[in-house]
Amino acid sequence: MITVEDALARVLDLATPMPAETVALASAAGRWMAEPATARRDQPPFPASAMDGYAVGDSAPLGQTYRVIGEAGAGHGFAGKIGPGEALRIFTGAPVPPGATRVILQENTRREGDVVTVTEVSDNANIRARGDDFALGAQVPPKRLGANDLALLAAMNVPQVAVRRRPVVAILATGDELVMPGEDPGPDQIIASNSFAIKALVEAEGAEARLLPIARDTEASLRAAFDLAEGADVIVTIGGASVGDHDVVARLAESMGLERSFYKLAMRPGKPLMAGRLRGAAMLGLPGNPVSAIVCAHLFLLPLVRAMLGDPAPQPKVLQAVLGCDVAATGPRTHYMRARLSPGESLPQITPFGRQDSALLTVLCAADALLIRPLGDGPRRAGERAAYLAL
Ligand SMILES: Nc1nc2c(c(=O)[nH]1)N[C@H]1C(S)=C(S)[C@@H](COP(=O)(O)OP(=O)(O)OC[C@H]3O[C@@H](n4cnc5c(N)ncnc54)[C@H](O)[C@@H]3O)O[C@H]1N2
Ligand code: MOO
Repeated sequence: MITVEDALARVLDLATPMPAETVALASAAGRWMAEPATARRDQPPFPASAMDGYAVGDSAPLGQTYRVIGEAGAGHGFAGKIGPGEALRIFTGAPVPPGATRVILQENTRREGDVVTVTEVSDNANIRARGDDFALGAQVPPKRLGANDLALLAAMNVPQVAVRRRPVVAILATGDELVMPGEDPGPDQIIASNSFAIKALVEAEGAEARLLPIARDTEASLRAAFDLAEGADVIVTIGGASVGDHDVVARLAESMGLERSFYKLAMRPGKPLMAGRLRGAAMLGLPGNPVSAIVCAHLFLLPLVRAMLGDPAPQPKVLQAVLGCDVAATGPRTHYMRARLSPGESLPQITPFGRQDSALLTVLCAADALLIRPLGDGPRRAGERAAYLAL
C-alpha cells in the first residue's frame, strides 16, 4: 500500500494538459484560460469624469464663479478646451477636456443661467486618469474564468478566449446489484448512487461527464461498457475494485492494456483505489462503497481534472481546525473522517461523526468536512490542532 501523497503524485502524473479551443466570451464562464489574455485598449481610454458636475481648470475655491461654455456626457465629448473662468457642464463617464483639472460635484455648486458658483469646497478632483483601471497590453494570466474575469476581459475588448477543452470523464458503475433510480430493483438489488455525485463533482470542476450504462459483473458487459468510454479523457469505474470473485474490473482493464500506476493505498475509506492509463485515457478505479467513491473523487479525481485544465495548484486544499472532541489513535491508513465544522475562536472547531462506515450517505450528507487523521497518529485531545478538507 502506498501513501495518499504518493498516490496523488502518481495520479497527477497521469494528467495530460487539455488542448486549447476558442470560445466566445459569453460562453466562457467557468472555463480555464489556455493562455494569457491581453488588453487591447486603455481603460478608461481618456481622463473620465467620476461625477456629474462642472469641469474647471483651477482648485475651485469657495465662492468662485465660472461661465458655463458647453456640455459633455458619456459617449459625447466636448470638442474645445477649458480656459480660466470657464466651466464645462459634465456628466459621469464623459471625457474631461484639455484645460480641466477637476470636476466640481454638482451638489457643491449653485447654477444661475450660464454662471455656476462654488458653494462647498472639496479636495477630490473626481477625474479618473486614462488607464487608471488597466493599460493597453496589460495581461490576465491563465485562470478559471469567473463572473468578474469575464467583465474584465470584455472591458479589455477581448471578444473570444482560448480555453482548455473540457476533459470528457466517462463514468462507469459496475455491479449486478445495481439499477438506476426510478427502476424496479429486484430483491437483491440496490440503487446506483455514486455516479450522480461523481458526475456533479467533475462538472462543477469544468469537465464534461459521460454517464455510461451500468455494467454487469461479466467480462462481456464490462468490455462493452469500456468500449462506450472510447474517446473519453478520463475513465472512472465504480466498484469491483476489491478482492472479491466478482471484482473483474482490474482484471479486464489489464487485459485491455491498462498500465497500472498503483492499486491500493493506505487510506480509509478508499483503500482499493486503482489508477493507471488505458487506451490513452487516465483511468481511476474507484471503490464501490458510496462514501469511499466520493471521498476518492475529492482526493484524486478532482485534482486530476484540475491538472488537465491547467490549474497550477490542483491538490486538495488542506485547512486547519481544532478538535471539538477527543479522537482515538489511527491505524495503518490515513483516515478521512466525515466531520462537522462549527465556529471556533481563531480556527473552526471540527468534530467527527460517531458513525464512519463508508456505506453511510446520510452521514456524508450531514458532513461539511473531512477530518484528516494521519496514519499511525496517536490519540488526540479536544482543543488540539487538526487538518481537514472542506466538502
Ligand atoms: N476481503 C476483503 N473485502 C473487502 C476489502 C478488502 O480489502 N478485503 N475492502 C473493502 C473495502 S475497504 C471496500 S471500499 C470495498 C470496495 O469494494 P469494491 O470496490 O470491489 O466494490 P463492490 O464490492 O463492487 O461494492 C462495494 C459496496 O458498494 C456498493 N456499490 C457499488 N457500486 C455502487 C454504486 N454505483 N452506487 C451505490 N453503491 C454501490 C456495493 O453494492 C457494495 O455494497 O470492498 C470491501 N471488501
Ligand atoms: O477503504 Mo473502504 O473504502 O473503507 O470502504
